Amino acid sequence: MSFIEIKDLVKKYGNTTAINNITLDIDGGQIYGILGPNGSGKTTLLKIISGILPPTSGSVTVNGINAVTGADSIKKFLGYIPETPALYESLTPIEFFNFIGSVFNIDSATLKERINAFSSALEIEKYMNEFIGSLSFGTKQKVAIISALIHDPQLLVMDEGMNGLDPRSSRIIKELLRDFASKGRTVIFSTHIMEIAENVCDTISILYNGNIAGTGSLEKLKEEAGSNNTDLEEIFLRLTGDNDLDTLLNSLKDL
Ligand SMILES: Nc1ncnc2c1ncn2[C@@H]1O[C@H](COP(=O)(O)OP(=O)(O)OP(=O)(O)O)[C@@H](O)[C@H]1O
Repeated sequence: MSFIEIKDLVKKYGNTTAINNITLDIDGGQIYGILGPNGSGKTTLLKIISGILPPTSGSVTVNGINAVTGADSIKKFLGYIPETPALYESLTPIEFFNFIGSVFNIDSATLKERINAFSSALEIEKYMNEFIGSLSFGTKQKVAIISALIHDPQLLVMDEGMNGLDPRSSRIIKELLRDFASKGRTVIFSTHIMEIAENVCDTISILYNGNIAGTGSLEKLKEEAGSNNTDLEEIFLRLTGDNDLDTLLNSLKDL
């Protein structure tokens, strides 16, 4: 049994098909990237895996638990970071972390230990008593990541969580994710930026128009695309069969 099993998954919003019959197994203990251009269905897929959004048809299980009927159970071992994290701007990071700790009933000694460890690893100790609303984008993103890790989840789902970070912040977060996965935990994150997927993920699924165009390690995708080039962008274009380079590249690049 894979950690996450997705079977015949379809999600429609009215006449729009966001997920078009996806079947996918995701093993635990790795960093898994969902790569695709805007509107390809990444957020929808991550929300369904997280039990936030019900599918139109098909099923998802996480650690054997159905994502619709067992959403409450999944929530206990899930850390979810939405595309635009909702942070209390008028709280300080330490107040926000304590609030999350109380929601998850974490005892105060453990909570303190985790807050100290994460804030030190992500280098935000000096901002712990500043209002969240006054912090930079990258620091807010680090606060969101810590708040999702504080209850020691087995699964971390990050929707575009690495976009827009400066190189130092993204390196630090990459190391944190690597450490998290090395303990047998699973990270799934979405991005439309090739370099991020290429640098961070053990496995990549390419999502395109609600379909999986390819899944595997970069090496496997390269083989499937019949490409000698390690450039994920070229592999993407070959697997999706999209020849409209200008349009596609524009949608993939961080504008
Ligand atoms: N609540 C909604 N109501 C109607 N259509 C929606 C809704 N949410 C998403 N869609 C549509 O479903 C498709 C997939 O959207 P989704 O947000 O999952 O893609 P995405 O890959 O995460 O995009 P982005 O990179 O822009 O965040 C798009 O066509 C989008 O317009």
